Amino acid sequence: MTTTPAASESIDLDVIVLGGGPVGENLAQYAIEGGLSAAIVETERYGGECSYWACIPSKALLRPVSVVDTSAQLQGVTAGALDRDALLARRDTWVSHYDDTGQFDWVEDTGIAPVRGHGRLVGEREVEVTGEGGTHRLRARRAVVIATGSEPFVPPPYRDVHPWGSRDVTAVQEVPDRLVIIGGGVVACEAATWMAALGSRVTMLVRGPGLLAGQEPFVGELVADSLRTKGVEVRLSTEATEIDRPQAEDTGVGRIHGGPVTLTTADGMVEADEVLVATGRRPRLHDVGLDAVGLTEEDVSQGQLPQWLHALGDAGGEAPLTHWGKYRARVLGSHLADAAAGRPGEPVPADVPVPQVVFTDPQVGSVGLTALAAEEAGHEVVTAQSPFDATAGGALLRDDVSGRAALVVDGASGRLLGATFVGPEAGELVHGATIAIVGAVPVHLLRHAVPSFPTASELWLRMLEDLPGDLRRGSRVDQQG
Ligand SMILES: Cc1cc2nc3c(=O)[nH]c(=O)nc-3n(C[C@H](O)[C@H](O)[C@H](O)COP(=O)(O)OP(=O)(O)OC[C@H]3O[C@@H](n4cnc5c(N)ncnc54)[C@H](O)[C@@H]3O)c2cc1C
Ligand SMILES: NC(=O)c1ccc[n+]([C@@H]2O[C@H](COP(=O)([O-])OP(=O)(O)OC[C@H]3O[C@@H](n4cnc5c(N)ncnc54)[C@H](O)[C@@H]3O)[C@@H](O)[C@H]2O)c1
Repeated sequence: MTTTPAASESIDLDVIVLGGGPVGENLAQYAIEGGLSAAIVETERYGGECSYWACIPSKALLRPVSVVDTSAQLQGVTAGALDRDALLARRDTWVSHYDDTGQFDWVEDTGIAPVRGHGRLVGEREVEVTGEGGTHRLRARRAVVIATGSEPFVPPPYRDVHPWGSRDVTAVQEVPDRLVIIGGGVVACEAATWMAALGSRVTMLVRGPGLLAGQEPFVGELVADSLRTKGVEVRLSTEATEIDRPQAEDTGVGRIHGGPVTLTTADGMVEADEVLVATGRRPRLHDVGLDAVGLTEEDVSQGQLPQWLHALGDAGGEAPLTHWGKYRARVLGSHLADAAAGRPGEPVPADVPVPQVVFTDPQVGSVGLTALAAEEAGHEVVTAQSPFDATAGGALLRDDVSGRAALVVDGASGRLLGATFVGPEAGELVHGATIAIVGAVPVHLLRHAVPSFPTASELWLRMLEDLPGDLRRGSRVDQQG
């Protein structure tokens, strides 16, 4: 198989994917399995942001931090200690030392044509790739898929001070004594957790009134409480109005970018050795050649694309999560193959809920709608809650258990709309809720799904008992329907 065509060569394939991250890889894999041919054009490393600079290194750092933290809260265990160098070495192993040979081989072994270089649209179904071997053309018989990921959005005042971004903090080499984190979202909260564990004195400057906006309100409160107990200073409803760093310098990824930084806020000055800007991400679309086919980034975000063109994963502007992008890729990959073969497409439910796990300590696992979002969507909202330690299984996980779980139910149909778990191992609890939502299981039936004793899954019982009796027994739904 041709991996990188010669400069003059042009190849025709069924599907051309721009971007070899998890989403592009899944799309091509499903297209190939359905009988199509596919190429993935990748500028940097097969495996994408997720494998080297995002999900994998962050979780490789966070798991040992969580185990050490738990060990300090289990009577009978001598608390573990972090070995900074060994932890960073673990991270390096999980990112394959930033070498994508394994992922490249997987692409080839799967039968996908890997093409190294920067891809951009130059016409309908036509992609130009610029790489080490020169410039060449690929033509797609059926579809071009843009899976080029996203890039950090850095607000203007920070651009001149060479701040850290998510790549620096996941690839940390030099641990700053004092680290300021701008933002209160997922990257900020997870990074605060591992950087504090690595020894940084962390101050979070959060513009909004709480952490992890968009989740149930108790989520941000519990995560902020926990970060504070770990020594993180969480300053809410505040912003830096001026940033000064006279010796800003690009010293390389994960290294301290020059001299100290001074940030001015309404409450006074904050001095730090590094500043991490974690203020969100934007789809990476600016150099994929949309203009060559008469399209704009807005057309992509509004889903107004010609039939032969698709944008998926972070680039597509939906929930920027690996598992969500991969799901969409599986669906589209199969659909393209079915359409080509004249097979009927697999039915896809209309409202598939998005799950997410935030790997803070305590973890946050959530899926579907919050109570507020459900109200805004016009549902008759009924909620139920339970403290995490209301079950023996939950309380046994560590001596200082803190956390809470909540269900959001549609009162008219008795179906689950959303669920949130905050507590130890909460990430493992959320999939039960995802299954119940996708299966449209009414809550009165969920009472017959018996959780084992003593596990934290007994939280389901506590929450179902917290629902109004007629909903719990199913009589409300019977009467209405
Ligand atoms: C710090 C951090 C931690 C995260 N942790 C999690 C987590 O725990 N769980 C989770 O679900 N999500 C997590 N995410 C989000 C997750 O990383 C993204 O949702 C995911 O990487 C998106 O996958 P993708 O394939 O769409 O894009 P990417 O992984 O960004 O891959 C896109 C690829 O396209 C390539 N590319 C770009 N432009 C071109 C071009 N023109 N031609 C050819 N190639 C191109 C890039 O080099 C890249 O390899 C995290 C994000 C961050 C920043
Ligand atoms: N465990 C996971 O699943 C995981 C982990 C990390 C990242 N991610 C994904 O990556 C995406 C990006 O994460 P993120 O944390 O960068 O974005 P985010 O949207 O979650 O949070 C951005 C934060 O920055 C603040 N902010 C925005 N503009 C600002 C400004 N000008 N000044 C000050 N504060 C400002 C926001 O109020 C918010 O607190 C997330 O949406 C998430 O889906 C997922």
